[in-house]
Amino acid sequence: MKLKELLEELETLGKENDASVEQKDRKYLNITRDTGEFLSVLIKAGAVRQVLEIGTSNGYSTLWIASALPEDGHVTTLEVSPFKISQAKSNFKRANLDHKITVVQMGAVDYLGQASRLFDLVFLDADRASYVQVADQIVSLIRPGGILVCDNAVSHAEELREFIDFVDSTGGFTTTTVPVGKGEFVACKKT
Ligand SMILES: C[S@@+](CC[C@H](N)C(=O)[O-])C[C@H]1O[C@@H](n2cnc3c(N)ncnc32)[C@H](O)[C@@H]1O
Repeated sequence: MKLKELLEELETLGKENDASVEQKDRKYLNITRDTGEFLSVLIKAGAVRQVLEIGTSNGYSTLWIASALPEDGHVTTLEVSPFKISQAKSNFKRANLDHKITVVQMGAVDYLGQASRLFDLVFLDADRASYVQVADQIVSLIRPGGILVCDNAVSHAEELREFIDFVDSTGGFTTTTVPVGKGEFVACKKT
């Protein structure tokens, strides 16, 4: 299936589903289209190859990331919900992008506790309360010159304040928050 059509289908599904379901863990809570475009530009401009995403949902943001990566690029994406993982995997196959994506059914704290490799870009879009707990590990997983992007920096600014303050306090990043989608905190690791 063409990526453009699948993204449009998922945008409609996300709006309809999230407006009708009550349970928060059944909502998709996808990034906005302009956030997807923004991630694509960062990936292409930064010659990004290895991405870690925390919070896959049904794979909408992962599709933007994977499609922007070069053929030898790869995205590892973490999700705790088996229900969402099965939908995400199906969407990755439909877009013919599954060869560029590894889905890990694991929470961020567990994964980051044992991860050692470096990533060119880390995209955070999961349970915001846990970011502070793993802030140290997140900043160490980004290679010098690499980028951290955190969604909801405007929509949930208070919830993210401690995490963003931590990243700023390291002195190791050049940072900004841009008014794209729900607000993106962007931090580039100094070389
Ligand atoms: C905002 S949604 C992600 C939306 C997705 N990035 C997109 O735009 O399509 C957050 C997702 O993170 C998952 N999640 C929550 N806590 C998590 C954790 N500790 N580790 C990994 N995933 C988590 C939730 O199940 C949910 O599907």
